[in-house]
Amino acid sequence: MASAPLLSKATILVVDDDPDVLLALALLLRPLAGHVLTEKNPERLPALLRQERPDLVLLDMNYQSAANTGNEGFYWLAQLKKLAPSLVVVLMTAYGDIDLAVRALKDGAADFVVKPWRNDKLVATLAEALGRASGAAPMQALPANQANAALIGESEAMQAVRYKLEKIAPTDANVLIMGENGTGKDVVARLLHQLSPRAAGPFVAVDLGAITDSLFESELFGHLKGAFTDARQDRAGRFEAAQGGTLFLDEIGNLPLPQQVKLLAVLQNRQVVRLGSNTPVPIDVRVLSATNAPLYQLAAEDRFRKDLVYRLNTIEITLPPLRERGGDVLLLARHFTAQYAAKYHKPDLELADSALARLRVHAFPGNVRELQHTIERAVIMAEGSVLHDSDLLFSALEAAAPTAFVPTLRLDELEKTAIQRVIDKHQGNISQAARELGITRMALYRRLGKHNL
Ligand SMILES: Nc1ncnc2c1ncn2[C@@H]1O[C@H](COP(=O)(O)OP(=O)(O)OP(=O)(O)O)[C@@H](O)[C@H]1O
Repeated sequence: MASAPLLSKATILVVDDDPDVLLALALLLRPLAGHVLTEKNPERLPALLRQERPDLVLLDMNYQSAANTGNEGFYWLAQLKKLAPSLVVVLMTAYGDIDLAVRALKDGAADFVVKPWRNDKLVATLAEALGRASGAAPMQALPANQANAALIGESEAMQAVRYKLEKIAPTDANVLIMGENGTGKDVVARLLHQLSPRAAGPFVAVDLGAITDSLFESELFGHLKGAFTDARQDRAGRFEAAQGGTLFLDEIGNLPLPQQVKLLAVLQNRQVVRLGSNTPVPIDVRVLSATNAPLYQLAAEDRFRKDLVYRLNTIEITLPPLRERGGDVLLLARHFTAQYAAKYHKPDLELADSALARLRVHAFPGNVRELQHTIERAVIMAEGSVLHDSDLLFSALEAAAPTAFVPTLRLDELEKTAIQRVIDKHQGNISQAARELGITRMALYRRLGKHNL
């Protein structure tokens, strides 16, 4: 690949059909870059590429002429990469289209910036993209290992989550995190904060499922002394407490409709009014929310406001259940074994093959939390230096817990889940499990092989 020059020497072509955007970017970039060109019409890209030989194209994804689907951006990205494979292309996109932009990265875009942009971030993004193309060390590398450290998992599903997380964290986009109980939604929310420019600010979590209706407003928006009987002094709400940082609204699916209206108003106006006050307080807060409820189904049934969903879900991250993460179960099991072995002063504890086999077939309705608790219990009870399958006691509580998610309707997934559940029920006894499933032991072994169990 031809190596790209530094920003101060680079020729940059900005393509956007909004003349105001072109003017603003030209004013910003001219003092910093070697040469800056602007173009309203993407049709002229091939000619400009030949004549001007830009090092970097800053390309808008949406054009008035096309319906706002970002397809035009994809089309031009593909053309540019065909005509000049080593060209550095950075996309510009609106908040709602970040998902598209993330996909565009896979199609060869070097990076993307979100409109309205922050000048310093935009300049840093362009400089980094050029730096990467020239093989130089990134100017301001994202501490990606931080995310790897806390969110264990190498399965394809978890790699996709981590990729999205690292890409989305530095933006100010609202993120809706979905997934069954215990899948790591809280971990993801904390990582999004830690990897964001707001990391030095507060991270404030609110469990909306635990706040009573009557306290909702005062908890979130604050109150003045005397606003209600127990308000003995002025108090800031969670929104104000999160100023300059991140507010994490957990269990958002549990919020009753009247409270949804109040939350929506605050998110729209970006200001709160404390109970008993008339003075609005502007808020500078990034909002993350999480739920294990089927939010879209609730919205379709008018039990959750669609306009609030749209405010919250600029980006969505869905965490897969542990049973769909393949070998991650064993990775996590080893991680928790080491962690609790250290905590309970039982060094050198290891998982026996029988324990690994047992973990592989368990369905984990309580997901990572269930695995963590199972291993902790086993470590506490362990007598020797090896944990056997008989040391793994899965909680009947979790096995009985109905999951809020509609299960898959794929036949092979249903079969796999049924097998896992029945084997669990019979504590790994294959003969009894086969009897309950109505098949022979051999047939069950064949299916275990088929499903990689
Ligand atoms: N990928 C992971 N790597 C390491 N630990 C994890 C991972 N996912 C979850 N955990 C751990 O599992 C436990 C449950 O995770 P967490 O509380 O984030 O789940 P949750 O989806 O928010 O659950 P709930 O819906 O019940 O609130 C935590 O102790 C967390 O640290």
